Amino acid sequence: MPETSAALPTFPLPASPCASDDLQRALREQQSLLDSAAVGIVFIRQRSIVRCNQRLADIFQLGSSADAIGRSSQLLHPNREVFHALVRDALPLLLKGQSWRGEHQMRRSDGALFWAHLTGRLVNTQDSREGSVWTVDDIDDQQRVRAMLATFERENQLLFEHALAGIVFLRNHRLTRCNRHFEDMLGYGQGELLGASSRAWFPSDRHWQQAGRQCYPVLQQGGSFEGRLKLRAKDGRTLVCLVRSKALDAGDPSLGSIWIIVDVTGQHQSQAQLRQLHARLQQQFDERTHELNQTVQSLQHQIRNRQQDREHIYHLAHYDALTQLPNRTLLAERSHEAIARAAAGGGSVAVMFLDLDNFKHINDSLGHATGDALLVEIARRLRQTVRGYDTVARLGGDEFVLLLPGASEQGAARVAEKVQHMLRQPFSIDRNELNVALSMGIALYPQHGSDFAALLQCADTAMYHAKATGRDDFRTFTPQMQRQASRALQLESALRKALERGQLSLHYQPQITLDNGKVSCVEALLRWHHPQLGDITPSEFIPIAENSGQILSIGEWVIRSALAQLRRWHDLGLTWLRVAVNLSALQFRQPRFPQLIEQLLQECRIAPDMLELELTEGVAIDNPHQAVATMRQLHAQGVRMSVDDFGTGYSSLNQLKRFQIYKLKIDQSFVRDLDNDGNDRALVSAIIRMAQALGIRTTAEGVESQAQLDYLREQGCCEVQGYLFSAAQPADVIQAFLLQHAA
Ligand SMILES: Nc1nc2c(ncn2[C@@H]2O[C@@H]3COP(=O)(O)O[C@H]4[C@@H](O)[C@H](n5cnc6c(=O)[nH]c(N)nc65)O[C@@H]4COP(=O)(O)O[C@H]3[C@H]2O)c(=O)[nH]1
Repeated sequence: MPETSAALPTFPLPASPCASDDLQRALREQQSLLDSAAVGIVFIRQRSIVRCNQRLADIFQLGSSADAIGRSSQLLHPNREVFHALVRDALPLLLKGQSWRGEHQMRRSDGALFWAHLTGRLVNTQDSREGSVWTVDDIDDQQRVRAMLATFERENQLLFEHALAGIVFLRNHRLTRCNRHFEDMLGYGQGELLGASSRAWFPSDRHWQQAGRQCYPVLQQGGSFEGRLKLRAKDGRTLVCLVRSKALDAGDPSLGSIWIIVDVTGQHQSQAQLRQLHARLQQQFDERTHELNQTVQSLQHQIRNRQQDREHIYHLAHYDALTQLPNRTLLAERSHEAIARAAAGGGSVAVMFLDLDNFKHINDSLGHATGDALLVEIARRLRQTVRGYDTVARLGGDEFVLLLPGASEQGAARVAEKVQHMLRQPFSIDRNELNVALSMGIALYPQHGSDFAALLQCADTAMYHAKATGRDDFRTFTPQMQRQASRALQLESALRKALERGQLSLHYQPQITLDNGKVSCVEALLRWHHPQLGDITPSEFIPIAENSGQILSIGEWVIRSALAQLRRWHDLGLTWLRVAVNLSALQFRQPRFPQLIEQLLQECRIAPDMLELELTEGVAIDNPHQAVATMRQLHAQGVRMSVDDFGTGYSSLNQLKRFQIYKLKIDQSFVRDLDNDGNDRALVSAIIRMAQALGIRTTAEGVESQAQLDYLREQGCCEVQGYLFSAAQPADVIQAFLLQHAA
């Protein structure tokens, strides 16, 4: 309140007791009026508070209204300058008798400033000294609220203007207010949309109505609508917007609604592109997955094929193609394993070498298909004969091997017997009933060898012995066999040099014709004297020469030497003398054998009928057709052929006829026991008679006694040969014998 020069009005004092009562009452009434006022009221005179109500004392924190009286009015203001400014402002108006009104900052007694609404008036405009009366309304709270409201309003306005969303107020579907963002969004100028119908920013009536149907029911229920709507810009572009709206007052639709609109067209397009991209990616992914699956499948297929190839290659490398039995490689692997197990556990292993007897004969006579079928059937039977953990392997040809882990010598022998028994049952192949025999050799770990190769070698040696000693049998390896095998190797090697080193020679044994007692023929028998090994019998080295193929060169040397010797004897006048030469089957099977004989005969100038070729019955076994052809050719050349060791082999009478045989040589095994054995006598007698019937001559071998000679003569045997007359002797010795008997 300004300090005016005018005094505040004073209340008139009562003039009489009666008047005093009235005055007192009026004063009380005035005081209660003042106290009941909601604003502070103060009378100021001479810049001092004369009177005030309690409200004023409260506003300025002056205690009771009575405490305020007498205080300087200037203290109610923040400072002297503010006070004087108010005075300067208010006084002219007050003096004109008007009220001064204004908002002014005041000061409470504790120094706190506050805003008040002041109204002042002079009590007496004629005389300002009577003072002035002021109402003080504390509007500090209002002022604060107003300031807050103003801030709030400013903030709202800022939000409204700078929001990144369009904000629209609609009333009755018409735009009452919107921000710039909304106008910009739709391409309208500022204020252009004011009062426009909301239809303006929808693409069509249908869109507009549909939006209304979606939104308004929600708004009317006090809810807020939230959704995606298609709007249209001024230039016709379609926008996709996220829209959120709410009624300003759900109870009073006429107040309208607020809409907050965000353009998400870009986002929408991005999402659409994203969806397309995703779909494309998905498609590519599916395609790649499909390709991948196909690749995987193809890879799996390739892997399977490779696996199959590997298995196939493994099978080819480890199994025999014909019989599907393990081959040598797999046999070796399994043998190593079996030997290793036996070595670790102190057990044994048996290796059994099987070789069919005369399989070649079956192959040649019935064809390879039959031979193969027989091998397959034998393989099947062998497999059936042994146990599951035993191995039946085929090494090739007619050679099989059984690997019997854990088998002892007795066990292996038992298996060999079972195999023999099993093979004795005839085989029925291609309508042929075939009987098969085989020779078997057994070797045992650890007795005979410590590895597969050694055991197989031993089993092979034992099998060879079984074959050499009669076939269709089995033998268990012995060191003796090994020695023999070693010797065979030694002899084979020594034999290669025997010819060139002149270690071979021929002895001759005479054959005497029983009719006249004369020597009609000499048999050339090969002798080998080795400087270190001594004399080696032909029975020992001929098989070695045959097995090593050396018999071809040796045999040719024998024939040439025998014919050369005969030439010398003929030249000595023994012109009737013939020479007999032993032939191996291998020599006989040489394709140009007849030509060789012809050439040798010519070389030595010997007539073909002076040469006798002694063949064993076996020559015809391998290839009877070729044998017959060769014999026919030799026969046509005039060469004579005899069958050596007749009776021990397989010749049939029919074959003898076809073979163009000139002579049968009765084997010495029959002759040997002629004295004691009735059977042999009957047999020898039958052979002689049969030969006579066929017009074939007979020579008995190994005649050692007079009794044998007598019997043979009695039976009509043509010739004899044996120690009774002469053993085989060197040419010079036999020459004396010949000359003596020729005389
Ligand atoms: N116990 C006994 N033996 C008698 C008697 N008379 C002759 N021998 C023997 O009986 C064998 C007869 O010959 P081989 O049956 O052809 O049997 C021959 C023949 O198969 C074969 N051999 C001999 N030389 C040749 C040859 O040059 N070439 C071929 N391929 N084999 C030959 O060797 C076999 C054995 O010949 P060698 O040891 O010379 O034995 C000869 C002969 O010495 C006798 O009264 N008693």
